[in-house]
Amino acid sequence: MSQTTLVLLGAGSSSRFKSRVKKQWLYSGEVPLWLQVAQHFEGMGLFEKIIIVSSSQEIHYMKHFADYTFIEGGDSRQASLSNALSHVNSSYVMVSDIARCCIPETMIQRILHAKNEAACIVPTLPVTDTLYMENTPIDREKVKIIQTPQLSRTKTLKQALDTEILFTDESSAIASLGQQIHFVEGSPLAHKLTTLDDLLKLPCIQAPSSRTLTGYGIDIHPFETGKEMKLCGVTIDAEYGFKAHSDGDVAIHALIDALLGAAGMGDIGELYPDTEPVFAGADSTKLLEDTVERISSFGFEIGNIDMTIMAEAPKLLPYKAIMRTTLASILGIPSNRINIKATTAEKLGFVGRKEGVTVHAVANLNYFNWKKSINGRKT
Ligand SMILES: Nc1ccn([C@@H]2O[C@H](COP(=O)(O)O)[C@@H](O)[C@H]2O)c(=O)n1
Ligand SMILES: C[C@@]1(CO)OP(=O)(O)OP(=O)(O)OC[C@H]1O
Repeated sequence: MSQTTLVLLGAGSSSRFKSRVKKQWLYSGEVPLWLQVAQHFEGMGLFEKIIIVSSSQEIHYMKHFADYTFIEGGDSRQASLSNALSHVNSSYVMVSDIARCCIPETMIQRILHAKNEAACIVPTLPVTDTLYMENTPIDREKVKIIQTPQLSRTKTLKQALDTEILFTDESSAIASLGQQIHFVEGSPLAHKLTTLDDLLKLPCIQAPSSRTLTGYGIDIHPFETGKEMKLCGVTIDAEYGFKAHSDGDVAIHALIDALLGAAGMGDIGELYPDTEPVFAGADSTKLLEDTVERISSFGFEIGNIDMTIMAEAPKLLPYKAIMRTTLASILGIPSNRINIKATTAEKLGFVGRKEGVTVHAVANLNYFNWKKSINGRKT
């Protein structure tokens, strides 16, 4: 075995990426970027374990894709790395950023082959531009551009990080112990994805698949007197509302389940449990806004929505237009891509007896087309 664990750090906020989509959730073909990076390293067959560090919300969803070891990150890169190191038992640990997504295997081999040279092996690039230190030119031959991934002796790295001092990488932490660092040739392909324009410099990221993903949702709520009736975020003139933990907007609940279904993100009760006091009387439009934020950050954009509200009464035709514009505003799509149908049950069953309402909803999602987004930019 290689005696080496790979730690992939991906718990950053992507603050400089300036997109609703987190960069690690951009789709490359049919897979999110973080999964492409993990599979790229796994395919090298050089690591006895792969640890992925991310946020708790993302880890819950990442587990739908793969069974790597997922560790929750901290509030800094160093805190995230320390969390991961507590799960590393191998002699060596290689730490890479998921954002360095096109690292060639030859570079990884160079780093691993040098593992006995020093306590930390660091890939570097030469400086090709003229350099100044403030107003004074300096000798660029004495300067190195440091890259990741870096390979460290696990025991030494754990010792180096057992401090309040924050370091920007493993080599500076290990150097602070007075330990030797060994440098090897890096690669321009180990470029880090920081801004949308960096995507133009990373050839391993394919355009997202044009696949359309379809989800289906259904919800049922009985009527309850003394409550306001809400449907699609609109108050309906009726003598009753819906019995529910939240405001009972059964149409929005079915729509949320359709969106989550298309994204493969489970169902509404997993995200907003009806046992949680915080959701008591909740405005379901806020739950829908949160759902839209989640699916957008995970790399999806909304295609179209269709729903059928099964209600014996009240007549919903007068409300359809405002319902569509209300949903359009929350979903961020034109109202012509939202269709709302209403039907009675012809006096059959609980709907026909005016005991409650059933709503069926369908949603289509596509992968966020970041390539179109870049091509449309004035870089
Ligand atoms: N057998 C079930 C039924 C429901 N759930 C979860 O509860 C949520 C709310 O269910 P409602 O019937 O009140 O809409 C639902 O979204 C599920 O998450 C369940 O786990 N098992
Ligand atoms: C909306 C949530 C919020 O707690 O509860 P309810 O308002 O009861 O609605 P339901 O569709 O039965 O369950 C889903 C829950 O997420």
